[in-house]
Amino acid sequence: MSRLKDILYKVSLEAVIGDTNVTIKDIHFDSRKVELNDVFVAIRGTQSDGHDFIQKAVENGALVVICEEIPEKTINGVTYVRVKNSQEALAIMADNFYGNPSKNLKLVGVTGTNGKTTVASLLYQLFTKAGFKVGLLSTVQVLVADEKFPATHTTPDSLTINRYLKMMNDAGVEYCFMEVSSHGIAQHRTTGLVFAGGIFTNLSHEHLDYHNSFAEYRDVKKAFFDHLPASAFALTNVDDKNGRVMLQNTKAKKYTYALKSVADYKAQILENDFGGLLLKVNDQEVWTKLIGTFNAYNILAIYAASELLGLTTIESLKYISELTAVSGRFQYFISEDKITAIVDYAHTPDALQNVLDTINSIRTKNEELITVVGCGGDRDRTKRPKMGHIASALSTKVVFTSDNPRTEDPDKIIEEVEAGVEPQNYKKIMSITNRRQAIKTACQLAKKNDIILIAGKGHETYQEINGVRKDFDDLKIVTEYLKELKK
Ligand SMILES: CC(=O)N[C@H]1[C@@H](OP(=O)(O)OP(=O)(O)OC[C@H]2O[C@@H](n3ccc(=O)[nH]c3=O)[C@H](O)[C@@H]2O)O[C@H](CO)[C@@H](O)[C@@H]1O[C@H](C)C(=O)N[C@@H](C)C(=O)N[C@H](CCC(=O)O)C(=O)O
Ligand SMILES: Nc1ncnc2c1ncn2[C@@H]1O[C@H](COP(=O)(O)OP(=O)(O)OP(=O)(O)O)[C@@H](O)[C@H]1O
Ligand SMILES: N[C@H](CCC[C@H](N)C(=O)O)C(=O)O
Ligand SMILES: [Mg+2]
Repeated sequence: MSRLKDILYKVSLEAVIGDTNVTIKDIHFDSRKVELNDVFVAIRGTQSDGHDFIQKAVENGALVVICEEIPEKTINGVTYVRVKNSQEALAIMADNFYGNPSKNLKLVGVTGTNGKTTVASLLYQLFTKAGFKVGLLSTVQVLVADEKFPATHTTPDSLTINRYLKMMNDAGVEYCFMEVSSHGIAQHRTTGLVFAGGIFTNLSHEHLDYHNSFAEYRDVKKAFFDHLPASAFALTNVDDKNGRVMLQNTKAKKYTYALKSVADYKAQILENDFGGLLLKVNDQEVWTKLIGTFNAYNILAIYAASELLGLTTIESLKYISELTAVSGRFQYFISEDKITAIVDYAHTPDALQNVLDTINSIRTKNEELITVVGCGGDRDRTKRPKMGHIASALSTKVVFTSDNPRTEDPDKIIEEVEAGVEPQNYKKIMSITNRRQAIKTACQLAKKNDIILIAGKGHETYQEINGVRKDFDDLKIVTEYLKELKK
């Protein structure tokens, strides 16, 4: 139970009809969840307009309506509050409602196109090993110390974030690492949170269906750094040309990391193979079981962040050497037939290129690299031909297939992927719409010492077709077929 007046603290109010000195039970932005004495926040969304459901919310018992436009017909006894931006108001109210939980722990946000889950999850692992109680909000899962919850989004809505942070406060969590997606920033899901630090991994083509242009996508990411407080650190990868852009207007203390450019944390790769990575960071040698140049960046970010958060070098080095791969991120095994199967969440052109480059830099010429890949439906279409081009140029054979078709025709998606294949690579490709069959075919094609990469779905344990999610697990399926087809 809270007083409306208190949860409206710091929300800029444009107009109020009714009493703000009322006691409310809960806050919702979905009219279907509203119960007696709740607050309903009307949000203009991408599919519908929450303002159309104000009446429904009041019928369900809403005592308060927060909106950008007060309806012509108001109901006596209901308080209507007009704000400029409902999503922003929701985030500030959520923060107040749960007692400003981000202030009671050290919250670090990780943003960028690729590597957010990896960096946030590895920081969770590292600080847990160092003896702290830690929280994690990620694409794969939510962790409140060692209690696990399923993730619905990379960055959940502001009510959900603050609810988890409050649970973390109650569980005595000292550090929380969270992914900050561009949708999350644009929709004010992280507004009002007090961050102790922000990390930028990289920026490349993604979500250009949602953001109108690459510049807009970049500016949304930058807004996260613009809003960090002076007490926080802002740590960015300056080998990415947007790394410095992120730091332009931040009040936070600026730190940089890089493999190629001048930076506060500069690493050199000494060894890079299937055994792991040996790096030299400033004057320290850092060893990790993680594989590939892209993971050198992730490890460097983790090393720098752990130092900025107060761990000693000795502690960081010890725990980094113990970190294990995050589920569905370059997860691999070698079958009895000596075929290497890798499952990886590469679902952007840049990620796919990095993973294929890594495999090609490790494999020898007589081993084949067979890639199984597709693109998700109802998502940025312009990345499809790019991924088709990259997969066919950097693999010896490719089986194009479905990812999560969602509401699109899977064959049409595959055609758009194939459109990026250059004529000289036509002979390397085939298309099998059914992802299970595609994986089976790759297993049939593979010979001793070959490598199979199954890209795009990583940790996901479902395939979404026309709104229905059916069980589907790349790792499980490839494991089964490699056993069944044992030569
Ligand atoms: C495109 C997008 O980001 N949509 C998110 C957004 O929904 P929306 O505002 O567009 O919702 P809408 O359906 O138009 O409805 C508008 C409002 O009317 C309300 N409503 C609707 C019907 C009704 O009967 N009553 C009612 O009150 C809805 O609750 C909503 O408040 O706000 C919702 C609440 O926070 C999110 O769940 C929803 O995520 C959808 C499911 C989604 O697929 N999002 C993806 C694209 C996403 O957010 N991805 C990012 C990045 C992923 C990554 O790269 O890692 C992520 O952070 O996960
Ligand atoms: N630092 C990096 N630079 C480029 N590619 C990376 C990097 N780290 C991971 N990848 C690639 O991107 C894929 C996704 O990694 P990860 O899940 O950590 O990214 P993410 O930013 O959380 O993605 P999402 O936007 O879906 O949440 C990995 O499977 C790997 O192929
Ligand atoms: N967070 C990303 C994940 C994409 C994963 C891929 N498997 C797909 O379904 O397109 C998104 O929602 O766009
Ligand atoms: Mg993620």
